[in-house]
Amino acid sequence: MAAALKSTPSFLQLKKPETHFLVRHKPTIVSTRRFAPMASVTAIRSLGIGETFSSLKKQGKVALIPYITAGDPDLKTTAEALKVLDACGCDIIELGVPYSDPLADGPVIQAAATRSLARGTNFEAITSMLKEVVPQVSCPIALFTYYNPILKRGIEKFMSTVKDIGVHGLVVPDVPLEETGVLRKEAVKNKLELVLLTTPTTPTERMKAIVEAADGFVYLVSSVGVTGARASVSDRVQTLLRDIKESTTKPVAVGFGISKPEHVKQVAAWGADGVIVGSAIVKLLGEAKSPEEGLKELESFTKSLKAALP
Ligand SMILES: O=P(O)(O)OC[C@@H](O)[C@@H](O)c1c[nH]c2ccccc12
Repeated sequence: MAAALKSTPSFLQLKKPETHFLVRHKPTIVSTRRFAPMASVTAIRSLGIGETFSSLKKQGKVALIPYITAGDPDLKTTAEALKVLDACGCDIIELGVPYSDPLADGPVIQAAATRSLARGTNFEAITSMLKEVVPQVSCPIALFTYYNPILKRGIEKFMSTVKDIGVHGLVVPDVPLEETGVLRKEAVKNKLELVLLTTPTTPTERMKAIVEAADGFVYLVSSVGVTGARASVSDRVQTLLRDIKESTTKPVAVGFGISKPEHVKQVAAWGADGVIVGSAIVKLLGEAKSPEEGLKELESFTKSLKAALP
């Protein structure tokens, strides 16, 4: 895992559009989010990932970033889950493309990917779901995929498809820095923000190269090993955050093992700009008695995490 996450590509910061406030009435929470102006008054494009962090920073807030696996338990529920997460005030959503060899994932997310693939979820079905849902979601979505599905489709084609569905960013955990030149070129061309990951075992010089190249935010993996809820978050994260923030003003979000409101609170107190929660959410969605049950649990769990954040 650490080896797979050693590297990162380099990206230019995206330009900042003018923004205004719009209050969107939502089923559970009325939220005020910043939207970039659009030519058509009907479509609302959310802010990008880096822009979202800048807006939150001005408000003294920390981003809540959930991860869910597309198609688990099914794509219809994924579509609803994206809207629930948005309505509960999540700031950025990581949407995982299920993959047969998720080397960096623990048992919960591996099982989610297996269930989703067994149902026949594929990239085309995910993109058509997103075409419907993205205009109804006010926070930016970062597509989470391993490198292989990108190569299978062709980097240029993959990037333009992802841009066309209105996704703002990309997280590719297993592409080594040395091999990201063309990814970075295509991402910038398609105004996609490529998030890069650094780990507790990444050498300082390499961490600096990662941070330099990161776009959207820097993903700090909190602990070695694979994804999965942990009883506590290592206090080493505090030093890792300090070291990274000494080399950049870019936002840093922390993931791996974070699964309770107290974890979220602690990581925010250590200075993280964002907190990422995956397995705990994937588990309650994928293992619920019914999709409706799962969505209800998702709503209350997400609200408890949001309440723990400044
Ligand atoms: O599941 P956790 O422990 O809460 O960690 C977030 C993680 O799920 C998400 O960011 C992610 C899913 N798959 C990954 C693979 C590598 C790095 C990160 C990820």
